[in-house]
Amino acid sequence: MSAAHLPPAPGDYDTSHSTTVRKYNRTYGLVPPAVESLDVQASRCLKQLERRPQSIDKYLYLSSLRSTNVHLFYRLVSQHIKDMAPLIYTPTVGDGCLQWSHNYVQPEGLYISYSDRGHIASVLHNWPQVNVEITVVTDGSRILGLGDLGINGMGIPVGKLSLYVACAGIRPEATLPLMLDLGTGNKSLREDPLYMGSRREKVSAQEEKEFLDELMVALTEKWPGIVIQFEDFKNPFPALETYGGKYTCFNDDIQGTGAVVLAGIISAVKRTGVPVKDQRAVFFGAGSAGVGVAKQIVEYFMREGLTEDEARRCFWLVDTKGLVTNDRGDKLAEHKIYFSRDDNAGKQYKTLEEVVDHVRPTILMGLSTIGGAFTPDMLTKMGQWNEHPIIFPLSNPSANSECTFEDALKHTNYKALFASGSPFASIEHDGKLETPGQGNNMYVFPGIGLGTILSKATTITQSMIYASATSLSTSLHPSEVSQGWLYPELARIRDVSVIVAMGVIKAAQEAGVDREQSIKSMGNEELEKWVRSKMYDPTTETQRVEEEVQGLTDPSKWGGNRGSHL
Ligand SMILES: NC(=O)C1=CN([C@@H]2O[C@H](COP(=O)(O)OP(=O)(O)OC[C@H]3O[C@@H](n4cnc5c(N)ncnc54)[C@H](O)[C@@H]3O)[C@@H](O)[C@H]2O)C=CC1
Ligand SMILES: CC(=O)C(=O)O
Ligand SMILES: [Mg+2]
Repeated sequence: MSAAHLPPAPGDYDTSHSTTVRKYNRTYGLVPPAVESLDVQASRCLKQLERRPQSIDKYLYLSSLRSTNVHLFYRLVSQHIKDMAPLIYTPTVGDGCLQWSHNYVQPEGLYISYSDRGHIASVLHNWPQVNVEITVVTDGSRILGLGDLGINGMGIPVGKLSLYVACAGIRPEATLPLMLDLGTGNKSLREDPLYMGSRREKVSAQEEKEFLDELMVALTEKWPGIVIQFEDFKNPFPALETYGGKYTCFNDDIQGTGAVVLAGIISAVKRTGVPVKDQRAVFFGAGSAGVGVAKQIVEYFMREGLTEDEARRCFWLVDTKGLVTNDRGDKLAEHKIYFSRDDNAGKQYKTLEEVVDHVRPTILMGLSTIGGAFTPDMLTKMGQWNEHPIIFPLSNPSANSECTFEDALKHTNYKALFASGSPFASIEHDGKLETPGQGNNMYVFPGIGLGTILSKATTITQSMIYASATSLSTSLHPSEVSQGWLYPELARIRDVSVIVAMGVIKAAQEAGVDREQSIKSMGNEELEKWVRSKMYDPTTETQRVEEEVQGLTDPSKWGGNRGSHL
């Protein structure tokens, strides 16, 4: 609801509002007269979606709904999350980004260009919302597995923040999608007449660092306590290193992905019955996500009794040049050195096939961006070597998945423990429905953000990230565990986010980085109730606004200023 002196906000045009609220908001007469139930509103939206066969058209319809009728959008998304997540997030958001400048109709976030350096604070001042609690920021330089999309990557902060609202109850107006227009290495975009970003080459790493230094100060001065999520940067390690212990920030691709995959791995490893010391993990892709995931699992293996060196040696990372080894002859990027092998006896393994044959892995992890990289032959061998091979093709969007759910099952004689980054449909086999896991950071980042905001944590510690993973792994209902699922039902995501947020809050308290005094001595039950009470719920928003308007007794606000023209 907008303040009395402001023009109506998008949520004010909600057709579920009573005449009284419409008069107060000055939207009376601006929307059709019927006061609609939430069910009627939802059925119209679902019909609109049905009429559009292409996912991208559904995406565009939903984007426009978010901009014009925000609470209805979130009611629809949170009540139909299984159907809506693939439309507002991966895989469809991939197309949304690829076509961003071509489809552009309305502002949905904030763009700050390299030419704004020195004045970033004044650009932030243009953001129309007063209280921002969380931002997702990208420079568009590695959007999903689609490469450098420049400012077209804005779909990712918008999509991720929509999930923060729908899945963890952050208020929509407290979110800031932020695109850093730092140029693009994508020549075809620079030459596209409809491209809406700066037509310059990507700035240098040093220029980017200086720009980020200014941005971090400006963001935290304007909104003290703001949670900053770094997303889809091509090389995000330096920023995490520089700002991690200093600001309330985290990197979703390194840490969020690490946590979500760890949660699935904890369950999967238990299912295999193979002790962690005998697990052998081949990672196809040694970038931010690959290394982030491997490091989280190292910590788990250590907690299960291995030394750090023993744990580290359970991993074989493969990049474009093959197995990452000490004597490969190229200068290894800093983040790969920790996992670089020294036991290859001078032999270099150039392809994933060679590495798989050499290692005979128990775990095959895909964070490479290369669709179909897990061949039928590799999958068949995984099935022959393991009673329950763990196969996680995690690259997004769907076309980049290293294999399909169907292939993983078919070639392993239906023994694979499977999770993918983008969703796959369930498959019927032998009269039984086989359901794939979705190992996507969407299971943890909403809860990490919520827990951080509510605990008023000054930084996001590794222990908070680890707690998000263990909390997620314990969130499965017994019926989900008995069906062999690695992740909980997506329809329960709001409840799951509460569990994750509580784990994050407790870890923040243990680390001593929390500042919310009122919850320090709360037990589990009380804390859960408190967390839920703080969450935005689009299904009760109409009622909340109704009560707020009815409760207004100040005649100058009601009869005089806002409603008198009626
Ligand atoms: N499921 C999830 O929640 C998440 C999935 N991802 C996905 O993981 C993928 C990688 O993301 P990042 O690690 O951030 O990217 P990145 O660019 O940092 O790393 C990509 C890695 O793949 C390797 N690679 C690329 N092409 C290859 C080839 N032809 N052969 C062998 N290796 C190759 C690169 O050498 C690099 O090590 C993306 O598709 C992204 O969508 C990322 C974050 C979360
Ligand atoms: C899911 C995600 O963060 C990615 O694919 O980059
Ligand atoms: Mg990402």
